[in-house]
Amino acid sequence: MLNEVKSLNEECGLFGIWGSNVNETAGLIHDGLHSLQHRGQEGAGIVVTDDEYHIHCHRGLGLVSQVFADSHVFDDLKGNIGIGHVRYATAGSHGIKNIQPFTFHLDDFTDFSLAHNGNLTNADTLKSILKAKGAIFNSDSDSEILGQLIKMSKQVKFIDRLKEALRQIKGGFAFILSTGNELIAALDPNGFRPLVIGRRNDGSYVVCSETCALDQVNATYIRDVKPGEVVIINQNGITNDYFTKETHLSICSMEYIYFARPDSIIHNVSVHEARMRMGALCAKENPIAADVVIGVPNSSLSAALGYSQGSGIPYDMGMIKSQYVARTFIEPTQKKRERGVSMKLSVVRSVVKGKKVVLVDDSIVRGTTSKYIVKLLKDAGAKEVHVRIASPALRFPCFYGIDIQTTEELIAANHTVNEIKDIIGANSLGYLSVASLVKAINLKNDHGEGSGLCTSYFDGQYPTPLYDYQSQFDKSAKKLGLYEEDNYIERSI
Ligand SMILES: O=P(O)(O)OC[C@H]1O[C@H](OP(=O)(O)OP(=O)(O)O)[C@H](O)[C@@H]1O
Ligand SMILES: NC(=O)CC[C@H](N)C(=O)O
Ligand SMILES: [Mg+2]
Repeated sequence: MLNEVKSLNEECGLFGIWGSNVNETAGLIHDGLHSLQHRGQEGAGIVVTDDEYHIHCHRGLGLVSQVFADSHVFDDLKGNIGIGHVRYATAGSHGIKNIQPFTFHLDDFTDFSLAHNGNLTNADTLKSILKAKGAIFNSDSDSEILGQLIKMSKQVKFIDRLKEALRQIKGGFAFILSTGNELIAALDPNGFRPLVIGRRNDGSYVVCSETCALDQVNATYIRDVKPGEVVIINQNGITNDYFTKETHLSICSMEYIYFARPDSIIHNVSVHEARMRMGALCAKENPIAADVVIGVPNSSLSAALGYSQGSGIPYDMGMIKSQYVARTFIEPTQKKRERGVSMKLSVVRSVVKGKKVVLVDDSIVRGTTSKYIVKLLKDAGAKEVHVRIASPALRFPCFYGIDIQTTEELIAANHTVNEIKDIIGANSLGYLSVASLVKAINLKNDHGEGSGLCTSYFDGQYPTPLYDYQSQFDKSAKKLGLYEEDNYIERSI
C-alpha cells in the first residue's frame, strides 16, 4: 500500500458529473478528485459513459496525479456523464481489484457504474446470501454488494432495483451511480457521510463528497443530499425519491473534527469555523496560563487559532509540516509510525524556546504524534508543554466508514487522561467535552431529533445496530469495560 503515515485513516471521495462537454468530463472529474485527495490515497478511478451508452474506464493504485499521470488516458475517456472515486480501504484488500468505480452489465440495454464512500455493516451476511444465489464477485470490498443486489433484483425499472437494494444494505453509505443517461446519488438513512449537489454555468450537474470539489470545478452549491434520499439527474433536471422514510441524521462528527477540508461546508456549517469554535470552547473548558498557542499542522490549525482567540494567548507558527513527506511503503509498526511523524513535523525553535506552550491537536489516536511533539518542543527549549485536544477522547471504533484502529489500539480506551498525560510527557492534558463538541459544530438538524451528529467514537452511542460487527465489538467493549460507569474518562487533568 502506498500511503502517507496517518494515524487516522481517511475515508473515500466521490465526484460525479452529468451533462458536461464530451471532451471536458473526465478532466473535470480528475480536478474534482484532486481536491478530494485528502479523503483517500490508495487508489483512484474515473468511469465515463458516452452517448451510445458505452462505458470507458481508467483505474489505478496511488494518488490521482500518479494514476492519471499519462495524459493519453483521457483520450479514451469521452462522454457526457461520469463518476470518479479516491479510495482508502475500510473493507477488503488494498489491491487494484477493489479500486472504484465498479462497472456492471445488467442486460442488453443497461450497463451501470457505482462508487461508494462508507462501510457496510452487514456485508458478510449479504455476501454469503448473494454467493449462495450464484453471484460472482470481482472484488472483495463491501461496495460491490450494491451492484450485485441491483443485478439480482426482480424489479423492472432501474430505480426500483436500486431502491430495493438500498433497503437491504446497512451501515454508512454515500453512493453515486451512472447509467447510460443518468447520474444518481443515494445516502444511507443516517447520512453518516457528506454528499452535496451543485451546478456549473454550462448547465452540468455535479454530485460530490465535499463542497471544496464543487469550488474546484466552478460549480455552485445547490444543497446537501438528505438521509434516505435518492437523487436522480437526467434530461429532466433533478428529481428525488426516498428508499426509506425512517431516517435520522447522524453525520460523522469526525468529518468536522479532522477529515473534511477546512474550506468545505457540510450541512451549512463551515468546517474551519466549527474547528475554531472547538478550539475556543476547549480553551474555556481547559484554561491554562501560557505564553503561546501552537497547532499541529495541518488538521489542527483552525482549532489552535480558536484556542488562541478563546484564551487570549497569542497564536504563533511553532511547527512546520514538510510539503514533501516521503510516500513510502508503510508497515504497520510503531517504529515506522514514529519515523513517519519525525520526517513530517519540525519545530520553529524561536517560537517556543523558554516559553510555556499550549499545543493544540484535533485528536489523539495512539498517542504517537503527541508524544513525539512534546519531546520535540521540550528539546527545543519549551519550559512547559500543555496539550489541548479540540475533541473528546477517542475510545470507540467506527463502523461507518473511517478506518479507526480497533479499540485495543486507542490510547484513551486503555488509559485515563492522567495516564495519557504521563505517557506523552505533557505538563497537562485537556480534552473537549462531547457537549461542547456538539455546541461547536452547531448543526441545525432538520432531519429528526437529536444533535444530528454521530459521536459514537467518544460516547459509544452507535445510532444503528452493528450487525456483522456487533458480537466482536461487544467482546472487546466488555474486555475493556468501556461502558462501565466508573470507567468513563474524566475530561482533563
Ligand atoms: O495519536 P496518533 O496515533 O499519533 O494520531 C493522532 C494524529 O493523527 C492525525 O493526524 P495525521 O498524522 O493523520 O495527519 P494530518 O493532521 O497531517 O492530516 C491527527 O490530526 C493527530 O495529529
Ligand atoms: N473509505 C471508504 O469509504 C471505503 C469504501 C469501501 N468500504 C472500500 O473499502 O472500498
Ligand atoms: Mg494531525
